[in-house]
Amino acid sequence: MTDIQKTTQKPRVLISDKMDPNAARIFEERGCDVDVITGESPEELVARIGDYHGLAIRSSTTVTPEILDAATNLKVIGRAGIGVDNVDIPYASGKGVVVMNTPFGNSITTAEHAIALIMALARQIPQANTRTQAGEWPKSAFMGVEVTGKTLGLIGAGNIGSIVASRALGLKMKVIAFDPFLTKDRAVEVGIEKVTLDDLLARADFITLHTPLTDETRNILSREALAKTKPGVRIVNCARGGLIDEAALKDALESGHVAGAALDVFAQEPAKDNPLFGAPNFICTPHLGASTNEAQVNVALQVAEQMADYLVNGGVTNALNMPSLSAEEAPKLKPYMALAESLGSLVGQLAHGNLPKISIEMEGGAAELNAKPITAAVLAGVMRRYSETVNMVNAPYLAKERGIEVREIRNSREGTYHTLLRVTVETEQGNRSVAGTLFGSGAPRLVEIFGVGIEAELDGHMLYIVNDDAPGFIGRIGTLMGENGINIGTFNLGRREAGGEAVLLLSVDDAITPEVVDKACGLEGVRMVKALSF
Ligand SMILES: NC(=O)c1ccc[n+]([C@@H]2O[C@H](COP(=O)([O-])OP(=O)(O)OC[C@H]3O[C@@H](n4cnc5c(N)ncnc54)[C@H](O)[C@@H]3O)[C@@H](O)[C@H]2O)c1
Ligand SMILES: O=C(O)[C@H](O)COP(=O)(O)O
Repeated sequence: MTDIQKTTQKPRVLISDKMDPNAARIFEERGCDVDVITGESPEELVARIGDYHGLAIRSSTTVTPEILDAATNLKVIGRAGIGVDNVDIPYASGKGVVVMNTPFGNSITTAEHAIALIMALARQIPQANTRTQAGEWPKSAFMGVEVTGKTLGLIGAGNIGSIVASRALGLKMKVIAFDPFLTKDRAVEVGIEKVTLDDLLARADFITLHTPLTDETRNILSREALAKTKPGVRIVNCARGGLIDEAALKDALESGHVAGAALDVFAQEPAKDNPLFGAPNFICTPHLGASTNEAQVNVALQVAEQMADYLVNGGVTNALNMPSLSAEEAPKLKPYMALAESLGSLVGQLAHGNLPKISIEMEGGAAELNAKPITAAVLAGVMRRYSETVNMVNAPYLAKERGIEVREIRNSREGTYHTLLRVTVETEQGNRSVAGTLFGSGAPRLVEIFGVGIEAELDGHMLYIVNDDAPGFIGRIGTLMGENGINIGTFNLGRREAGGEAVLLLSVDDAITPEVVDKACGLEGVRMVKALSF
């Protein structure tokens, strides 16, 4: 039960972005008071938000820590759409605010926009339209290309990428995809060839991007990557601004190396003065990917139903920062799910390449519980690095769709610990396993990492080091952290055997930079280093 359910006050919802009127109708029908107030400045929203329990948005409202600090009654933010990069989710979680999205409601529409832009580029339709209506009749100025038989390179083959692939195959294109998370089986199912990024850049006649914006995908089409593309390539981005180096794209259009580019999204939005404006064969739309009647009705209905369900009944669907739970199960399962998600996230951050098999062992007390939320939490942890929209609700579905085999193993006999979760992933290098338990207070603890016993909390920013077990190492790493102004919170050690392989897990106050990771790699006796975040 939410706090609101216990009171007689109706939940109040603010819709702060332009949204299909069905959203307001559903809120009212489900017992919420709703205000639609769009186009306000951040300061106006800060002044207003304290009155509301729910905030329904699209991409125009940016939910900052300032807004969340002022949102003293806020319980839920609902994004009528997919991307949640305009919401500070960690900060919202810290404030206990659930963030929900509608992960599939506008996928078809956005995929269709990508196909429309591919066709518009191939035949220079916007340019021809402008000059024809200006009275020029420029028939000899435009010579297009066919898409039939051409190679389409997808960067990101999740929901939208897969729909683009199916449409492109219908247009008789050959489709290749770079997506580290795409399994070979899923690629065969979709009818596409899984390739490396370099292979895609070298072979694609058209490139279209469909990844979230993450540290790994930011500038994925960098100046260097653009230089590796096939001369005459045409590029479409309906995913997120920031995936392409816009200045480098402009140069490539001006040199003619890139024959055309179509962007729906920009590094800075609203894009009113972008360097690409006016570049040769450049066309764009103002973030219209999701703008069809059908998609807007879908996402408006879905977000209002999800938010009202939470505000009125306490039901949780498509939350990005909270497990999906009934009110009765919640108190017992919550600490297990926190442990499960941390273990999944740890193994997901440490294991390389595809993870075709994941097994989750529940031992002792854990074996008596409903395994579904625990498994879902593990999967959400493992897959969060690949997609911003993964949550406990959609993680099992996404794992299935991508052909990942998930096994649950229960063993009610207690081992060393009264309760234990172990997560094992199959990688190209062999099986990798991590395990954790709950201490008496319900506090999650890591107790084993890749066969080495250790005891650590998984929280915030951490550094994982595998090193030779030899005197002097702890001093060297302590000095390195000190020299770089990094404050160590906890220091956790484990080793396979005396003088053999040792493991060190440090928790630190701030994110560790790649430079510090490089320096740690250079220390005597170090075998591997990885910065982690939870
Ligand atoms: N223009 C618009 O109006 C509009 C509308 C809807 C969605 N979007 C955006 O489209 C994007 C894709 O949405 P989706 O629903 O298909 O998401 P999704 O999570 O289903 O798919 C994303 C895919 O990207 C892959 N990926 C992650 N990191 C990668 C990397 N480093 N290299 C290559 N691939 C990587 C993932 O494995 C996943 O398959 C999101 O950024 C979303 O915000 C834009
Ligand atoms: O991530 C999304 O769903 C799209 O970017 C749509 O954004 P919009 O709702 O602002 O059109």
